[in-house]
Amino acid sequence: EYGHPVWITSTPAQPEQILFEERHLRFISSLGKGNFGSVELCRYDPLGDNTGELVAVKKLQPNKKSTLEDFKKEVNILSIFECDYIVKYKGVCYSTGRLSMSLVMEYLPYGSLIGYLESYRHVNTRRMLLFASQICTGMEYLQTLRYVHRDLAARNILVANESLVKIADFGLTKVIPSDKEYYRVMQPGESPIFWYAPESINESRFSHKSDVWSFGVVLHELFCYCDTNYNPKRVRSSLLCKLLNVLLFLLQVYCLMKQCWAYDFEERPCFSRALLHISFK
Ligand SMILES: N#CCCn1cc(-c2nc(Nc3ccc(C4CCNCC4)cc3)nc3c2CCN3)cn1
Repeated sequence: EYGHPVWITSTPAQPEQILFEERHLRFISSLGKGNFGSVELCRYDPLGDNTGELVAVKKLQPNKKSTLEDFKKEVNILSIFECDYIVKYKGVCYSTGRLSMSLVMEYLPYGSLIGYLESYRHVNTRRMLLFASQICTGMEYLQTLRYVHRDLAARNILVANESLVKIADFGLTKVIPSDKEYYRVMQPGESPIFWYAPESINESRFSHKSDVWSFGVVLHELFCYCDTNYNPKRVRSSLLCKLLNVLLFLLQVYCLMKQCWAYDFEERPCFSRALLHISFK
């Protein structure tokens, strides 16, 4: 059909891909840099009348670290996921001569969670718990498919609207082999080690439990910005009740963070149990 992204038939090696034509992708602005690539805001405007949809396009930055093969793996991984708390895959765009490709995804207007928290500082405790439970649910979904994200951090969480966040940037994501419970990487990662579990630093060992450690760091990032003065419960209740509310909330989250940071990964909760801890009441 004229002007819409074109479906190309899938082959066993290559799942179904939706093809965006490069000539209709209009650059608008740069959105950021992820693992192995830069992300741009574009309008896919085949009719040329600015009525096309806004999309986020991740372009491979061929350099020493990233190869087209790695990028294709990231594209294939994202194209499989169907989860409300994971950024949606829309398709791919091949440059002329198929020398390079870009990943086309849904555009999330509020940007990264870390940027959002810095700009909208009055995010109350209820919304923080909602965001934390959404991230945890997205990670639980990844775990059911045996994928480890390996770079879970607030910079890689995107804000769709004031009550929805999504996990993004699967540039380092790996599938855990069926006969193991972990993935060992050869080359040391590029991420700041602050988000890395001890076994990931010491042995380059990554598992769902090392993602749980990183989730604990994301909780810490969330609640460092959380303004407990803006807890809606505080408006109606007495001072004592306010203090009890905030204390209860902080203890609940702090206790979970400590569990996620157990040195022995066996002692860390799985995402399903962590979700019960912060289940949004
Ligand atoms: N993850 C990860 C790391 C790589 N990365 C991914 C994106 C990305 N950004 C957006 N949206 C987005 C981004 C930035 C703003 C800023 C602009 C300047 N002022 C403040 C707000 C606003 C909206 N939507 C996306 C993506 C991927 C899929 N959909 C950006 N960098």
